[in-house]
Amino acid sequence: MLYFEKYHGTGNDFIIFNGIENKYNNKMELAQKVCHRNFGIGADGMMIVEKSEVAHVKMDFYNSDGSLAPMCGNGIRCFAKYVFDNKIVDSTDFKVETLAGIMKVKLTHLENKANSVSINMGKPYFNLEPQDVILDVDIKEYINQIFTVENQNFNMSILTMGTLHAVIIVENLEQIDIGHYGKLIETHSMFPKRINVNFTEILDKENIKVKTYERGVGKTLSCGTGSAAAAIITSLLGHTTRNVNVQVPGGTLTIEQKQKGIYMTGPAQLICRGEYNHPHPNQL
Ligand SMILES: N[C@H](CCC[C@H](N)C(=O)O)C(=O)O
Repeated sequence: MLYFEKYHGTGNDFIIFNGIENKYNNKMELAQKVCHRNFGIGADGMMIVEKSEVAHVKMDFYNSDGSLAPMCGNGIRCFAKYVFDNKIVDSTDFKVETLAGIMKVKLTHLENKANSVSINMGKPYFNLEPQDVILDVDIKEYINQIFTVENQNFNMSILTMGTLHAVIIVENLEQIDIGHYGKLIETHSMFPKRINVNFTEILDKENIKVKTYERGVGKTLSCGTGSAAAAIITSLLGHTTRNVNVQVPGGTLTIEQKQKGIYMTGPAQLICRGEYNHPHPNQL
């Protein structure tokens, strides 16, 4: 039996295991199993707390399809709450090692339990890595370009904010079939490692709405790094200020673009704790 805790950050939900106390093998397969909404516990992703040589703790993050991802904004807030509330760290300010670099987190807490977390997610990258994006034109950045799929034109920008994101600005989010077009773009041949797709509607200079189709997951109620990516692009294109509230189906995130990096602030909530009973090998 594997002891787990389940959290969510604005509706993006995660299973967390303690890899410092227990050794986990076949993590990709474990993620597929525990994230399964019927045969498993059910979540968008799985995280394992590991020891770090360069920070207080290390976050191993897997999407629900078992693929490894470099960073997860909603996930790291939940991860930070988990390590603080379980006394793996003894400070409200600490560093988390991720595949996207070392992230600085700052918790605010009530009766010694974390309830809101701010993270400096570092700086966005706009240069396109050939292993991530295949283009038939020799451009270094892909900002505010027309991307056509099934004869539908989209205004798209591509950037790395912890992980690879496409930001698509639309007039009205309700008129977009997020599942259909999100899947088409996530798996498009232009993205050999796939991509997270953030459909974005500008409400006013300080507020945007974002619906995300996540790489390796599908439609989610929120994507932290995707919300930050969207806020960066709408501000870069002059539609919004540098500090933006992002309305996602699961709640609201605050993104602030500061000298030292992109800060995201949002909630992290414990849903439940339990013991995961590994399915019999011939089950899913
Ligand atoms: N939900 C995450 C993003 C996960 C990114 C993952 N889907 C990938 O493969 O890059 C967030 O809140 O930032």
